Amino acid sequence: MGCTPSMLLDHKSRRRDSTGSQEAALAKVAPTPVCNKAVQAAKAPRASLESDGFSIQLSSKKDSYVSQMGNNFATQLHIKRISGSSSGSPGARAGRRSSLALTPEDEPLVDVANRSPPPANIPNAMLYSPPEPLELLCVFPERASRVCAAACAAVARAGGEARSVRSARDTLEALRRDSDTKQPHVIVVDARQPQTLDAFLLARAVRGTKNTQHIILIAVVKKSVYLKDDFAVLPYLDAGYNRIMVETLSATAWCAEVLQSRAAASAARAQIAAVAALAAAADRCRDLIAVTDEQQKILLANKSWSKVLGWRVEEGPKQLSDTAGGEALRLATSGARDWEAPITLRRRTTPDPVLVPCRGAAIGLTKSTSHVVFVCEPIHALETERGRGSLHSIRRGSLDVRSVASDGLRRTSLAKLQGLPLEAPITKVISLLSTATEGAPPSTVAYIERAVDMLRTSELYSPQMRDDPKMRVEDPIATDLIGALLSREQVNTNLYFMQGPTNTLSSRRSSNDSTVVRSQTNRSNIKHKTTGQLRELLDTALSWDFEIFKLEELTRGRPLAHLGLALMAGRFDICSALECDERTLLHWLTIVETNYHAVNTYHNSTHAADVLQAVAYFLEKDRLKTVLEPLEAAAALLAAAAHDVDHPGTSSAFLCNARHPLAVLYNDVSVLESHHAALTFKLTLNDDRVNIFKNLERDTYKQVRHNVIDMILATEMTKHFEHLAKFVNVFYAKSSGSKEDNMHTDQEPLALDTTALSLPENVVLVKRMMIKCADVSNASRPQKFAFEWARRIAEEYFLQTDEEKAKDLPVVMPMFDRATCSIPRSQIGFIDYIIMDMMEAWAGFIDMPELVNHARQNHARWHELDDAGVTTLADVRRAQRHLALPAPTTTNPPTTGTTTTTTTEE
Ligand SMILES: Nc1ncnc2c1ncn2[C@@H]1O[C@@H]2COP(=O)(O)O[C@H]2[C@H]1O
Repeated sequence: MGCTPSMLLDHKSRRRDSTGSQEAALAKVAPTPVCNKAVQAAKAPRASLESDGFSIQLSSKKDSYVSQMGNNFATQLHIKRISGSSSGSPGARAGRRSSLALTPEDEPLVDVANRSPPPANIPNAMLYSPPEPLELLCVFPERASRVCAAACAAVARAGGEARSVRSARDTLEALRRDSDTKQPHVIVVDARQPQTLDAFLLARAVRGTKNTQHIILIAVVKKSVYLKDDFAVLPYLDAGYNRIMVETLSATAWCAEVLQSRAAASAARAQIAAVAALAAAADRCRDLIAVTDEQQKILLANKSWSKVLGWRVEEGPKQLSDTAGGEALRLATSGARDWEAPITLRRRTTPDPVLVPCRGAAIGLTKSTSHVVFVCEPIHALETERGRGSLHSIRRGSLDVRSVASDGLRRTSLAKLQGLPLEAPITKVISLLSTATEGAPPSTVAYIERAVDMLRTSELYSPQMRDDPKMRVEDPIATDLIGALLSREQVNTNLYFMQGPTNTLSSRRSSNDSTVVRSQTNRSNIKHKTTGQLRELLDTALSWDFEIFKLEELTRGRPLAHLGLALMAGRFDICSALECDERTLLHWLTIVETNYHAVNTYHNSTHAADVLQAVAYFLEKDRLKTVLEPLEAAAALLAAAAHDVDHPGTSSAFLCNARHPLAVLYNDVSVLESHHAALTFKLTLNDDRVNIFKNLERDTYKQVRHNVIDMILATEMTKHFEHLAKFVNVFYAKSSGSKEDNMHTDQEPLALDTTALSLPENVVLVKRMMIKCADVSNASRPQKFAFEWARRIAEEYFLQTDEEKAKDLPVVMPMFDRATCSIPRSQIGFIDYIIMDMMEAWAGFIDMPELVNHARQNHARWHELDDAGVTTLADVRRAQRHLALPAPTTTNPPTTGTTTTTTTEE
């Protein structure tokens, strides 16, 4: 057949356009059976025409399908697909079929758009290649080849440079990137002497070398080979040659050949450089990017895609279906030009799929699709935030598909939300931050995006253990205690059925009813009789080493009413602010005190008196004197006195596990604190004689009530970090101060900034922090008090564990077992994780360094005792004696209160 090599190649490139997939298959053909395959391939142009025919045929099929479907949805869906692509490519055909599998449920998730033109434009500037002198490499085994000389001479005439080598080894050496010589544009290989140079092997080796795609390889062949048959060129193409050249000594023929080749090489080089630049850009993206061919084979997956989905970059997933769900495949084959829809991605490391927002596009230089691009939003930020070290085990789990789906739809819904007149501060913050990313450097954008991702979570202040050695809770006792205090989840594994309505409170305490009866008995005997010793003691009520246990002893377990009256009426004159008389206040204190359970070792009225004393002490500080109104101070004192009223001596978690009526009433949420607040008002409003609020204006009452409730609820430990973080964020600014002064575990020095006090919502934070610090101030008291409180709380915890075991309830703090627990270690953990940060923040705010000093000293002392092998309550008692501390008071103070010295007339 009398066709020229270039005719053959042109013929081939036409085929490439029309039957890409067949051509690709052909490229894999081995040299030996090439003729058969070649004959099949020769039919390809006809197949291409048939393919057009098929396209028409398919169209008519589609129409019939639509009419069969006979509903609007099907029609719309169908029209979308058709307008998306008129291609007759196999991929597009498959797409039309599979698109019918989309259900109406799927459709709202999918924002398929065909508005834009095929996004296949590579900017011309990216394809520009600067003119360069032609570089030719000749590979001729024969030392003085005349053909080689002709080729070299032609290059010289064209203003280029030619080199020649004689072996395959030298050729590959010349291609090494670090070799001194320039990379050639064109390599001419003498393919006429297979016994001295295997031209096929060499071409494969060249193509197997990195970055040689753009080099034009020319095989010089004998005329007889060239004319052998129509398809003699195919094995050369298959081996990697671009062109073949019949041996010639004509410098003109060579000149034309190398100039054409250089032009082709330059264009290829520019294209490859452009693709490399885009691939490098993709690799530096936080988005997950993959590019497939029209058969969903992954051609490129950027680093984020590989990393997040658990593939090593080199191995990478092979097919889209290895890593993406069916909807991704449906989108890829839908024929739509570009779309925006969530797709599921599977990670190798976890079985749970992740639904991520994805933008995709079908790319094609012609009307048919050659590549499909998937750009998915990064998921690792979300994952990190949800999965890291949280106390809530549920948050350690893998991502929940539905939650990520909603996150995926967040952008659209956010856009809609922004159009509404509703705007929460957090929305404003997020939108300000998003605006700040515009034009910002990538590192700043990355930080802002992380911050925005965190802000979008609903549990902004929920405790998370910092991944920092100082914050790592290693001691199991501390883990138990801190976990139980902070966790909002109840231990639910072992369900317990209550015996009946009378068994609603701990067996260690009298029932609610009996408490009331007891209080009535008390009230009938009450006489306000303050002995000289008691009066002397109450005179010291505003010192930080106030002898609270002595007060407990002198008042026979009724310290609250005495101290309350002395402080509230005597020092703070809250009766003026409340417009009530002292008698009513005394009645109120009495009824509140009688509703504390004297049988509790810790949560009894001595604890209430202690917290009240701490709040009174804090209120005397200048900062608070200037910030709080008299009514706010009154509310703080009342809240402190009542904050644990009717505490059963067991935790909220215990009540939830026991299905206690209070847990049922408050839906397992803030059970005890809700009860303390509600009961405070119930007791107050039930009887005019105790109603300290009865003379207040409606609005004033509302305000006081709101303050009291807010402060009592703030004592809930599951919200500890929320309150602390808000307080620190508002009143402490990062400064360049010394690290030693730093209160925060992130080692950033913080400086007090009280300008925010002008806003009422920030004063609320102060009041919450005040009662919180007072509530756990026992660890910041002088050692002898701290030790006694530690002993009492430990005893109460042990009793709870005993009760849980006896009733076959889940054990909330298994480490708090009297047989095994180390009290010093529990205190070390409590001070480390709860006390220090908070007391440092509060001490700085009210200028009370002793809070921190005592906590540090106690911490050091507990350490010493731990080192000395002190663990049990008995050990602690002995240590108290050895330290010449006052002998511990009885574990259970008197319970009846019938001989209380605080009396009132009924
Ligand atoms: N010294 C302490 N050691 C361990 N836990 C304590 C200590 N003081 C207070 N707590 C706990 O901190 C909690 C604060 O809120 P409650 O008073 O409800 O219950 C308290 C105890 O559970």
